[in-house]
Amino acid sequence: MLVRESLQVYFIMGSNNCRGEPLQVVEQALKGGITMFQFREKGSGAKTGKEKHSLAIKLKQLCNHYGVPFIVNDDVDLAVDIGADGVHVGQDDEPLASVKQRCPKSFIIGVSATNSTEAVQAFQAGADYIGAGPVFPTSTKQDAKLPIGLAGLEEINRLTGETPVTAIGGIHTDNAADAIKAGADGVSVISAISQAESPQQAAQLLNKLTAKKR
Ligand SMILES: Cc1ncc(COP(=O)(O)OP(=O)(O)O)c(N)n1
Ligand SMILES: Cc1nc(C(=O)O)sc1CCOP(=O)(O)O
Ligand SMILES: [Mg+2]
Repeated sequence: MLVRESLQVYFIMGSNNCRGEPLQVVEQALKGGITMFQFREKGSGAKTGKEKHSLAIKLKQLCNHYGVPFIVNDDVDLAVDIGADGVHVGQDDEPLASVKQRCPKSFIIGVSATNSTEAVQAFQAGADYIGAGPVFPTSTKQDAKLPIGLAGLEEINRLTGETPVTAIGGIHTDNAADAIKAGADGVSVISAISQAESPQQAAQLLNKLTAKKR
């Protein structure tokens, strides 16, 4: 599957984001139809060292079973070590050029952008996709920047050529379709799935709301 198609419903999660057992939450999300998964193990109470490594391997195996790409957030060493499908880095993380040098050619490498200047830089530097946001206010990421709104998302989509874009930040079932209308190839969510009563139903609905002729 192309990266653009895999971005349709991108679920991001760490063990501290979910109500239930992480493996069960991710399996439900996979059953519901997520198309990409990012292991983002950071923040208060996050696992480190061997525990983090072991959870990453279990989640990678689960994603492999469902044929869904498994991406690691921030931790390039971990991504390479466990043979992930890719890695996601932000503006304050390891620079894209260095990440590219250290990762296999097949890796999907995503870069965050919070404005059009960062997005154009990421596109010109050869990011495989851009995570644009926060589009809406979010309480999941404490150090998130000010929301760029749908207008900011549209601008990023317009300036980034063929590079696929996923909308992130405050995306839920009530606004996911708006992000697609603004030109995004898909939506990235944490709480919309991880905090849902039924992660499977939330993923299923997000999949329906973001479906378009591709
Ligand atoms: C798909 C996607 N887009 C953006 C981000 C945010 O990355 P970053 O700015 O590095 O922040 P942290 O997630 O590392 O706190 C992302 N993780 N995924
Ligand atoms: C991890 C992350 N990155 C963001 C960015 O703007 O780069 S916003 C965000 C948190 C997304 O969580 P929720 O779907 O619960 O709002
Ligand atoms: Mg980061």
